[in-house]
Amino acid sequence: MNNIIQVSGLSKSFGKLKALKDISFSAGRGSIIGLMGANGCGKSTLLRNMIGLYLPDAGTSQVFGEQSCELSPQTLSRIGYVHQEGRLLNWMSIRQLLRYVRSHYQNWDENLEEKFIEWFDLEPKAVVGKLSPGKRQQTAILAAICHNPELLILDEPASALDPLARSRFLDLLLELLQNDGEKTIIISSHILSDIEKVIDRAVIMDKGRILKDCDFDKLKENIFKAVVENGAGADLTNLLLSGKIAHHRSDGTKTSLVLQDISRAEAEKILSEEKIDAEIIPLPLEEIYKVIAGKAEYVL
Ligand SMILES: Nc1ncnc2c1ncn2[C@@H]1O[C@H](COP(=O)(O)OP(=O)(O)OP(=O)(O)O)[C@@H](O)[C@H]1O
Repeated sequence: MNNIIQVSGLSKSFGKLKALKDISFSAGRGSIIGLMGANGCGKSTLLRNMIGLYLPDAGTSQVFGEQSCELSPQTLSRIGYVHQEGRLLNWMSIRQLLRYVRSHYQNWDENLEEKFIEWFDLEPKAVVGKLSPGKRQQTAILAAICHNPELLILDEPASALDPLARSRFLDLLLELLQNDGEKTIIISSHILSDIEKVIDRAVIMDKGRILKDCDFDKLKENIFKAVVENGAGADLTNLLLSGKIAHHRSDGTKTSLVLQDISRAEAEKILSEEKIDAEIIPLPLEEIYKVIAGKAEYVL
């Protein structure tokens, strides 16, 4: 597969703070990648390195085969970027801003612009500097996607959006990918219930490192919950699945086990061989994230 992003051994410090520690990451075409992790773990720093806004202390980052710190205008025009702060030209109206941004690109999609303005209920004459944080974020998204980028980097793009706008935004991401299976979208977010609807790959960071980088379906298949009636072999279950139990809790009638590093099929086989009735329950991404972050005791 031809990677459009290739990051190798990337490290970045700010003074004494090591924000990124020896990160390696690659991405091919046709994928929506969710980048997750606690506040300050380095997500934005990684994304900024990818597009050359930060220079690494060690390691390399390439996008479309060019060094991130030397991206040509042609390559930059293939990238869309929405950043957390949403810095925009405040004195312009939304329409003026879009015209200005559009003047830098050849592939501006007017239909998408109109559709988005309508979907987000944006007032084209509104002055950017006077927009609410949510409307501002919507405008930033619009300015980043209408030139039809092949690589879309979204750093917390939906934090200020209301539920309806978030839903429309996620629909749009799926539409972008479906219309053109060649696009790559990286989205960093703390709203895991949103991004789990669209991502096909999950990258979880912790303290400047990548903890997990995995196909999302595979991740869901390998971290889940099993509930066993007490008296129906709960003790035996603990024994049989020990080493795979991230956390267990018993409430007198039932024992809930959070399992990891075992497939549902394997767990079901082991339990059925011992004739133990267990209900296998898939976990939402938010709960899966807690298990990977070593906080399985907080899984409901
Ligand atoms: N320009 C900078 N100067 C100094 N420190 C910085 C700078 N940018 C990031 N940092 C620090 O690097 C660390 C990683 O920050 P980063 O913004 O990448 O985290 P994040 O995972 O995106 O966090 P959040 O989820 O809160 O947005 C933090 O400790 C942050 O304070």
